[in-house]
Amino acid sequence: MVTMLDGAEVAKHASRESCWVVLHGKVWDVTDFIAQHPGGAGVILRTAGQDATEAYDEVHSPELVVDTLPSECCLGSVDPATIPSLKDSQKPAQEQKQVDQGAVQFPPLTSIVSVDDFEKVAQTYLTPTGWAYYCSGADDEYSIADARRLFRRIALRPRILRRVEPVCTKINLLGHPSSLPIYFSPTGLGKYAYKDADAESVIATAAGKEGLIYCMPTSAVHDAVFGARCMPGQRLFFQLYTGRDRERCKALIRKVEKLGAAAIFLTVDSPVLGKRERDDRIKAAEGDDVIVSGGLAKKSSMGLLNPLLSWEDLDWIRETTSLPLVIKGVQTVEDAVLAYAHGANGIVLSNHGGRSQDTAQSPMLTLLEIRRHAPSLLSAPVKDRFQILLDGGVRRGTDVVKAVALGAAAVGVGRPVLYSMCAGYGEGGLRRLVAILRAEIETNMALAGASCVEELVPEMVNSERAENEVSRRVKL
Ligand SMILES: Cc1cc2nc3c(=O)[nH]c(=O)nc-3n(C[C@H](O)[C@H](O)[C@H](O)COP(=O)(O)O)c2cc1C
Repeated sequence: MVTMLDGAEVAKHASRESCWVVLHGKVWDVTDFIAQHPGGAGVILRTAGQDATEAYDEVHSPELVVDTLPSECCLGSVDPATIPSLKDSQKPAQEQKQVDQGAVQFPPLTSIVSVDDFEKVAQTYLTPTGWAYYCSGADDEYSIADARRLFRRIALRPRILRRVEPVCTKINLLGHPSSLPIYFSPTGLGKYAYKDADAESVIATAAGKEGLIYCMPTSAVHDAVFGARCMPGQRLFFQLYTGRDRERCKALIRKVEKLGAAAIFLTVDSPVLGKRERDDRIKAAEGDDVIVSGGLAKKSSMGLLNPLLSWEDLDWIRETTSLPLVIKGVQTVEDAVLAYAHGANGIVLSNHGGRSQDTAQSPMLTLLEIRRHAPSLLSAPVKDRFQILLDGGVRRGTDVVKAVALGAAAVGVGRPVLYSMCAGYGEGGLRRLVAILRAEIETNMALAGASCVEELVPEMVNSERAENEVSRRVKL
């Protein structure tokens, strides 16, 4: 029998010591969770003892609370009418900002001509919390800048007189066709960017229409995103954070396999949360103490991360699914070799877009490291069963051309996907983003002398300056 609670009873639990909130008519005891909430304790405490649905829905899917908290935390139902409503000062920041911004006119999509143009619009559109969450990197954010610097440090060596019309940009990604050598990287909390529909579902639809593959994040509403596929045979990859509960993780893998996932991308670059100070400053301003000893490991323990994950865990993940397994977040040639030896079907050279460990070397440098120290991983026979992908700082067609010429099967695009949905652009923004990248890739392939992706070869780039930065301390 469902327990019915009264609003007055809920209102008594409005402190750190006993914190209840109402979400979609259900009362949740979140006392033990507030310290682990990735968005900070303050944001929950502001809605303690009240109906938090509005604030919660700004950022989360309805399923998240059910998936995250133990079922015994759900205390019963309540008639929301008996619950005090949020005061204006407690309303979600997004709503307040949109009121303030009533008069702001965002540029028409036709005036957006480069990937970075979307970022400028996003910075104006997003709430401070949303902007900080999307754009932030760890510590001093050197790794974000470094990823882009490395692309610039590599020059193209265009070949001429090669008959470059038409240009074919198609590739095969883990056995599935893609119209470009790019895919949409997994990024959580698309809701900040787009509110009119489930953001991750919109990304899936746009990917389908553009013939691209989207790797949805663990935090997505899985059924909805799979349901948003719009093209016959459209494939989606699934990014996996294992969390600490193995059985729960196995159930999740089986669920997405059944829903039709075409590959599992296991994220391994974040055993704990990186220190993202833009986020921290916002939480600190709301009264949270973000500097807690051991806080990072503790935070990860309740959430999706798992500091205890090791190479041995690949065995049970492998046994749970027959889907291709890609290790996302490889940052050294040593780990690339290990991933291959453990039977992975691919790797993503990634430092999580600079969000985990600051000053971690750029993914492009890791690719050069592999070229120097383990070139066999890029040889023709290995490439058939082990694809090397790369993400971080990809903003230009030339970035894509350079990465592919040096051996990447495809590159992932993260933040731009989120930015392109802002200001109400939604699917139109995503498709504009792809159109920009498509035009740049086609143009730069032709200018480099390649009429198909296979013709992009290492000799088309001069990476010697960047190669000077490749580590000589590799131990294989
Ligand atoms: C806001 C945001 C959320 C992210 N969420 C996830 C995630 O849930 N899982 C994951 O594996 N990577 C996540 N990433 C990392 C991306 O998949 C990708 O590695 C990174 O964004 C690539 O760099 P770029 O943003 O410069 O393109 C996230 C990145 C951002 C910016």
